Amino acid sequence: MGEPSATEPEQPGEQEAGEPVIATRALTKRYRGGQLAVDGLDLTVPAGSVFGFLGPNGSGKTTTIRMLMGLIEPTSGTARVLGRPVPRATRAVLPHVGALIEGPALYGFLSGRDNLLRYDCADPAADPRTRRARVAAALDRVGLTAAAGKKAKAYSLGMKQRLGLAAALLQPRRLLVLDEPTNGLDPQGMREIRTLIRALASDGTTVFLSSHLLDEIEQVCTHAAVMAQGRLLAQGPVAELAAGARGLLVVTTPDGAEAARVLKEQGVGDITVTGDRVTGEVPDRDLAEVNAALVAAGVRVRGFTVERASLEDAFVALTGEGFDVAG
Ligand SMILES: Nc1ncnc2c1ncn2[C@@H]1O[C@H](COP(=O)(O)OP(=O)(O)OP(=O)(O)O)[C@@H](O)[C@H]1O
Repeated sequence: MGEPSATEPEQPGEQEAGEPVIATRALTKRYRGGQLAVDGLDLTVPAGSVFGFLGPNGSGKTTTIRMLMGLIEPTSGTARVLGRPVPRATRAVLPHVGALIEGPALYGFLSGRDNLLRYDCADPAADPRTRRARVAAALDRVGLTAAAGKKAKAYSLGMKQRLGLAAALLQPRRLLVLDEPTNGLDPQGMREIRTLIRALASDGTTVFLSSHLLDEIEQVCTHAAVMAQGRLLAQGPVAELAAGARGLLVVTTPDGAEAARVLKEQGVGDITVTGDRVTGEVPDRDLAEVNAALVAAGVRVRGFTVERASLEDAFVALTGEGFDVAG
């Protein structure tokens, strides 16, 4: 730990074009009690992505984030953030990273604005002459200008979370790391945070957020990694992860039994008939031919569609179990 070596670039700003914002190789953490929390993690977070770090409780997300932020030492393996090794270059990296981990630390008796002024004061690199303008801009960014004079203890959970984000945004950041940013929020609060994340990403900030909510990742993230029991199961663009799980062929017809017979002939596997809905795996052949075969056999086809696989389908296909398993 300590000083950068001569071969490392001095500033994270010198991260090479195309280099991932976060890259880990065989990153592993075994806690002192013997718990293997993160096991050989190879994570690649592309610049400009909104990256969802997904996994059930206890799958190792927080442990990974704490290693990336230099808060704990890995047992083995390496991690680079903004082109620099952590924890060795943590001090050079962190000023470029806004983090919201385990809820913001706020003083309830201070107003939202005064909380931010305090945060800004604590930053030795922050120019006191521009402090008020910086705080006003951050409040505006998260939509708290009108509530800026209220005591933080009177804030809703969503407002507190937004104030925490405002604190992370007092300085321009190249990377935002958010640990379960919508945890405990009501649907309205969740929507507000999601909208904010999208807005930040559209300004070019890379956002890395952990979540155990699949639909949340699907709604805001461009990329995702799926963790279970400390291991990485898959990572990549969300659309590709979902496409990895095949969709479901759905035929709507009053002639279920006959449809099932024809579909089987056509190579459709795992057929289920429920009322007028016949479903099965999407076969490799041209779907127009499958449809034509149904019609030729006299099946009255009222609907013929492929339901797109969701990230949840992909997760179930990867793990063989539902997502809401306790780790
Ligand atoms: N300080 C610690 N000492 C020992 N074991 C720990 C410690 N912190 C976490 N663990 C264990 O490591 C594993 C991974 O925990 P971690 O908190 O990283 O998971 P997570 O995916 O972030 O889950 P959650 O969403 O519940 O925070 C769990 O089995 C947990 O019990």
